[in-house]
Amino acid sequence: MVHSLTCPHPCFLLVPASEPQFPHLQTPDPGGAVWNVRWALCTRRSSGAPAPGSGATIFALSSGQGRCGIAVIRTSGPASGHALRILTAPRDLPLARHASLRLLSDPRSGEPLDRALVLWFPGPQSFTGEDCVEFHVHGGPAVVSGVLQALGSVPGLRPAEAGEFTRRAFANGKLNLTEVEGLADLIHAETEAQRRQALRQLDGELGHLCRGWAETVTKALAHVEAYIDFGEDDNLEEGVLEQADIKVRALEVALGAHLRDARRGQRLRSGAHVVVTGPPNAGKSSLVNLLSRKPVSIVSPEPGTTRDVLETPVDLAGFPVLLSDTAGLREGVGPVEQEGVRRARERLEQADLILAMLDASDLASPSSCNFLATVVASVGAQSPSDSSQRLLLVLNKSDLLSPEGPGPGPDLPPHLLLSCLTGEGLDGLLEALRKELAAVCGDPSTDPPLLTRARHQHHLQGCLDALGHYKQSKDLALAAEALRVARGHLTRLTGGGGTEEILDIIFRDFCVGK
Ligand SMILES: Nc1nc2c(ncn2[C@@H]2O[C@H](COP(=O)(O)OP(=O)(O)OP(=O)(O)O)[C@@H](O)[C@H]2O)c(=O)[nH]1
Ligand SMILES: [K+]
Ligand SMILES: [Mg+2]
Repeated sequence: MVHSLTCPHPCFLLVPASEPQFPHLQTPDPGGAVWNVRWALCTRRSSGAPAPGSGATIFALSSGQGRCGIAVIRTSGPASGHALRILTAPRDLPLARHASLRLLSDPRSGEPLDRALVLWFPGPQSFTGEDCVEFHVHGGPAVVSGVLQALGSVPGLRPAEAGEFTRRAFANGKLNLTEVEGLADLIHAETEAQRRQALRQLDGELGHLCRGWAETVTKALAHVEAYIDFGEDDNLEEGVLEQADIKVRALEVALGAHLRDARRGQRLRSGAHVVVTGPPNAGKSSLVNLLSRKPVSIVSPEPGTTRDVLETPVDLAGFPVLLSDTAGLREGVGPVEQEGVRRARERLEQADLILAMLDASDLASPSSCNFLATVVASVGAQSPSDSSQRLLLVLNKSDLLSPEGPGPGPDLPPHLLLSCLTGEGLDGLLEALRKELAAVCGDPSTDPPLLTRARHQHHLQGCLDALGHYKQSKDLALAAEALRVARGHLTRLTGGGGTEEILDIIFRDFCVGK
């Protein structure tokens, strides 16, 4: 049987005992099931920012800092309507969710501040679920600070803390935790692919998936509990435990597939590591400067110019990338360059994608042959898996070749021709990079929802481990407990039963006004 219980008191949440961190709160109920009484809203109130409904109305500049055409100032909380009325003329509340032009003035001095568009969003149909107001004012610093000061003078209003608007939206059930993370990512998105991924997460795709998984676990749990309670009864249908096993096995397969994908989502969020490597003078630094469109590295005809690893963030074909230039690989040089080569090899090991570069006019040289035989061959020999590195071989300086192409030389694996000097072949390289990066990071326009954070991975792994315990446990009570643990991980992923520390970490990502 499935236990669910809602407590009439808004400060408590009653859930089945699934979370071992609260053993002191576990009390046997008359029906024999153990319930775990957890403070939800009460504990939230003790952690700095007041919880919704605690009376405070918050305000903040929600658009970016600095001089701009229009700035948006928001309020949220019960005194929003009052603040709107005493700052504007005429003093009546405008039509809900319609833009109206109003004269704003300071309630203390009556001094006019600006002519502004105002919007009134009565709760619960607002972003936070509370009464909200938006003032779209002219973006000069004097206007913005005048309106913020005027709002600060209204009784019951105080400046918002970082992420407090979103936190209220979460507490009022307007967003779940993965949606909150999607919003934070959207605010910080720097590339197309990141924006698409964040929007999908904000749309609740990952949360939806998790709720489906949690439902599957709940059904399996219901079967096991039914067997525990009525196993001896004749009227219990056949095969209840087998049905639970089938559900668990299907879920294991689904979770395993998502976990294998997890690194890709994290790369999409924080950038894939692309490392340019090759023998000295191949044109590695020239390529890094070309791709990043700025003079990151020194380019010179002298072999051994680059020594340190030079890392620069770039948007490559819509994907976020940390691009590293490295020293040319060769032996038998002085101690400084040797250290550069050591650092280059170290960085190469961390690469998600290797851009291997050779001078097309110098393929027969010992350094080119050695590079092909070591670096290129060893990556090519890896068995394809998520953790294996990908490699693109680029033959640079195509402008130096005769029209017949590369002269006699070693047998070459698949490669691209490029000239950093003339730009020829750059479009082809960018297209190849887009395909490789879509494989490395996952493509949010086509792939299933990605796990973008270590937190997601942690809970899915926790769920999978608990399902493993379920299968191993000989005792039915322990099997049921393992399913509860599994379900706990899935609900915590979307913020159900979320602990305060996790919320604090996530909301710290936001700026004031979000
Ligand atoms: N003709 C021609 N010369 C190029 C091309 N790309 C780079 N070069 C020249 O090749 C030389 C070496 O270029 P770099 O970019 O410094 O090469 P690197 O691989 O970074 O060299 P190290 O840091 O010393 O290992 C410079 O003189 C560049 O101007 C190209 O496509 N065609
Ligand atoms: K050089
Ligand atoms: Mg260089």
